[in-house]
This record gives sequence, C-alpha cells and structure tokens, in this order.
Amino acid sequence: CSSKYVLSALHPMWQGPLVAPGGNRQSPIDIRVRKSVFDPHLKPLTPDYDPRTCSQIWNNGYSFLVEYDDTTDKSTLKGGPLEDNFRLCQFHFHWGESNAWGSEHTVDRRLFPAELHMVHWNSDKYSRFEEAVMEENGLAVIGVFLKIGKRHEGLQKLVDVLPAVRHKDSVVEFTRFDPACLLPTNIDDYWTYAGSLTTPPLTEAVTWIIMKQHIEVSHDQLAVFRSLLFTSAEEEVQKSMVNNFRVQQSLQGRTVRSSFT
Ligand SMILES: NS(=O)(=O)c1ccc(CCNC(=O)Nc2ccc(Cl)cc2)cc1
Ligand SMILES: [Zn+2]
Repeated sequence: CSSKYVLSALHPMWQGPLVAPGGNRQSPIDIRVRKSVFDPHLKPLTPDYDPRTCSQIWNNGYSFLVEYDDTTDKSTLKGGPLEDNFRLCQFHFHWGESNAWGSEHTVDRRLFPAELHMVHWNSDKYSRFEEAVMEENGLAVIGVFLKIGKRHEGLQKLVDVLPAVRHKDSVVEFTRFDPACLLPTNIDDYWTYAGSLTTPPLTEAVTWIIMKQHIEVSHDQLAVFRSLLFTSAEEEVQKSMVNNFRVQQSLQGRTVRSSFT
C-alpha cells in the first residue's frame, strides 16, 4: 500500500509528538479486562486475504512493513465491529530489546515481547490509504500479541528474508505470503476500541481489534527482528531496531468492548 506517502509526512519518530495535540482517543492503551464491556452485537470477524496481493517488504527506519497491493478488493476484512469493507494494505510489528517488553498494548498491565499490526483502510468510503488515514472511520488495525514459545512455521518465510532489508529504506520483493497464517486459531475473542495510529501522524482514525489469543514465535525468530537496523547503510553508527513501541496513552473515558464474556 502507499503508506510511504504518510511516512514522508512523519517527524523523526522518536522526536515526534509523544501526545497528539488535542488528542482524546490516542493509542496504545492498557486493556483493563474487568472494565471491558461485553457487546453481544459484535459479529465474528471475517478476514479474507489473497496471498497473491503480497508485494514487498520495506524497512522504513522504524519497523519492517510487509506491503500488499490494495488497488483492488482482493484482501479484505469485514465483520466484527466494522460496518464497512476494509482493505489490507500492510502489516508490521513492534518489539523490545528483551523478551520482557515490546508490545504497544497491554492486558491488565501485562507486556508481551512483540505485537503484530495488520493495517486495513475503509474502501467503501475512501479511494486510497492516505485519504482514509485522516478520517475517524478510516482504518481498522488487528493487533495480535506474540509470546516466546515454539517456532512459528508460517513466520519463517518472512524471517528468512529480513537480512535483505537490514538497513533503513531497503526494500525487497516478497510474494505469496498469506497473512492469515499469523492470526491466532481463535479470532472470535477480541477487544475493540476507538483509537489512533501509534506513530506519527498519530491520527485518530483507527478502530482497534485486539486478539485475546496470542501467537507463539521462537526466541531465535524474534532475535532476527532485533538484527534489523534503524539506520541506513551509509550511516557510520548502526543502531539496532528494538523498542519501536509507543508509550501508553490515557483511556480518557473510552469504553473497551469485548466480543466474549
Ligand atoms: N502502529 S499502527 O498500526 O498504529 C500504524 C499503522 C499505519 C501507519 C501509517 C503507515 N506507516 C507505518 O506503518 N509506520 C510505522 C510502522 C511501525 C513503526 Cl514501529 C513505525 C512506523 C502508522 C502506524
Ligand atoms: Zn503498529
């Protein structure tokens, strides 16, 4: 997807605004399980992804983005809290330098070593990502927590190509990857709330859908994430790409709904 245009509008991430000016629905947040409200009207989520729309992997200097061709309605997300049809445009991760932290969202203050974000935009209402990113019902992001455990076979194809995008601004062709393999077996149990992008431009455009069930990846697989660099090949001082998560934001009266009791 053409998220690179949005990135070009980004301040250098870590000097960027830590709180969006006037923001009252910022992300990430701590999900207080006992304070979430069961909503029986929430429908099952129906992702329908076509692996043939997978196009490339790009190190944007903050994370690595696996980008999908979002010029047609081939990889879509419907249902759950969503009223409209959303198109997958990319997925990426956030992780720590140690397995003790790395996720952006937390569950009753519990941190996970990493978090997957699958980014979709509302193709019923908007014609491209950069337009949707400015609108309050513009984006839907599925968040999945990662835990250290057994090796994730589906992830390995991605891990094997990461050394090719070690440096900032490197890009490599990456095709026929089915992002559904990264979803947990149970996608009916999730929390959902109205939030924002967790990186600049921090726009309050996101319907967040956070999976209750985590996925497992091996220690070695996550170590390859940490072998990526924030810095480009030309820079003399190389900096490991770790701790690329935002600090938690206040709920400010928002309700987190759950699809399960
Ligand atoms: N973290 S999110 O799902 O709210 C999010 C989704 C989409 C965007 C716009 C495209 N840009 C992008 O994805 N940039 C990015 C990704 C990871 C890191 Cl660590 C830093 C920057 C920004 C944030
Ligand atoms: Zn993210």
